Amino acid sequence: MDDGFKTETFLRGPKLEDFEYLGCKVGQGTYGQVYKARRKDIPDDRSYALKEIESQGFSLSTCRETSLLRELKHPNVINLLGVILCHTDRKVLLLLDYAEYDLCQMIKFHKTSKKDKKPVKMAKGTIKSILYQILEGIQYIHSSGVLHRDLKPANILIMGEGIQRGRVKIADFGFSRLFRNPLKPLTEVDNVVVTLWYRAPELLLGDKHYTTAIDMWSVGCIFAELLTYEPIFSCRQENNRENSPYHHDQLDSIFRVMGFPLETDWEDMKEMPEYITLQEEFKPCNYSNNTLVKYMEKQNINPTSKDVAFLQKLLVMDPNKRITSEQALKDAIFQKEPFPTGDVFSGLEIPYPERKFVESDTSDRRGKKRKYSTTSGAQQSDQTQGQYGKQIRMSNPTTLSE
Ligand SMILES: Cc1ccc(-n2nc(C(C)(C)C)cc2NC(=O)NCCCNC(=O)OC(C)(C)C)cc1
Repeated sequence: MDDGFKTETFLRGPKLEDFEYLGCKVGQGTYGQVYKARRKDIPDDRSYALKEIESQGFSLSTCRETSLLRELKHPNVINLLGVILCHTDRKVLLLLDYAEYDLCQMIKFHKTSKKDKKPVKMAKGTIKSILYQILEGIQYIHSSGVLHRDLKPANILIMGEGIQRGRVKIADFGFSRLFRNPLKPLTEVDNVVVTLWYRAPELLLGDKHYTTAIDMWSVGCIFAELLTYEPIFSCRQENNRENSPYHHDQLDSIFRVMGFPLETDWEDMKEMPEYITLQEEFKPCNYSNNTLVKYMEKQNINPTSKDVAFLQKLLVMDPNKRITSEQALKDAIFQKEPFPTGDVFSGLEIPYPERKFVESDTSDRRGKKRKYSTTSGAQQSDQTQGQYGKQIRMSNPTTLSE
């Protein structure tokens, strides 16, 4: 760890006592606790996220996250503001931008909300601006030689009121990045189900030489979901061979929408490690009438729209033929009204509910009242039972000591 970082972090950086907890625990809370906090040492009306790292000191995952976030600085990537050591509990906390919203909760809002008995639609300008800012953030991440590998609505955060109002921040709650036993399947990390719905077909077929194209597939899945409010390749969780990248049901879900790829669609498919299993388990003729355009039409999206034409450039089975983030940002779709805006809400009122407070008064080990909250297992499971992964089994909650 370089001296500059040590000074910046351990000598001059903010201290835990400089923050006032707003008594809420937000976010998935499965991999570490994330708290919303405010500065009390200086006049600053901004909110901050304090991510408590679930480990004593600097685990390899913490080092990986800290070093990655120190290097990656872009308006559309979550910003690490500081690292705080809590000596009493030997806890490490990451001080980050606090993003009030994420696409998971925004999509859920549009799926369930009605105004005058009609669904509340996401404005076209909002969708385009979100897509544009995701592409800008992912272009930067890719240009830095990094793959995200787990892009999904829950990892697309959006800033609330304040100087960064309506700005997309690409984050990663980290399940796929946890330093874990490489022999463990990526679908399960620390008892948490990792969703496969946004995973590119080449990964599901065991490709070990995957590229930035895997993230572009996920961007396509997210764009489709912004248009329809439904995950395009959803499927139930399956128990597959230990440690195998191959997931039959997820591939079936993709083929049901896209059709089964012809030899000419994806020449290298037969080079995939799991191609033999694919041939054994799938009959291409079962998917012969399925196309993305037909799927979107069934979802009441105009099949001849520019949105669907652009989606077809993202959701391409062959990773070598999939559009890159640079190409996507230059697409004609962004040269037409409504133009993408820096505030995806375009200054309009934000209709989405703010993150839930989770309050429960419990006394700590020393019998002292805690100033902030923790969550009982039940509440946490409610809070974390997202549509992107089944019921998440929770580890026991721990909270920061005073
Ligand atoms: C182990 C590990 C975990 C996460 C990351 N990681 N990687 C990225 C890139 C790829 C987007 C730059 C970002 C992260 N880490 C994070 O995004 N951490 C922030 C998560 C904080 N959670 C958070 O802000 O939660 C609320 C509920 C307040 C929105 C790296 C490594």
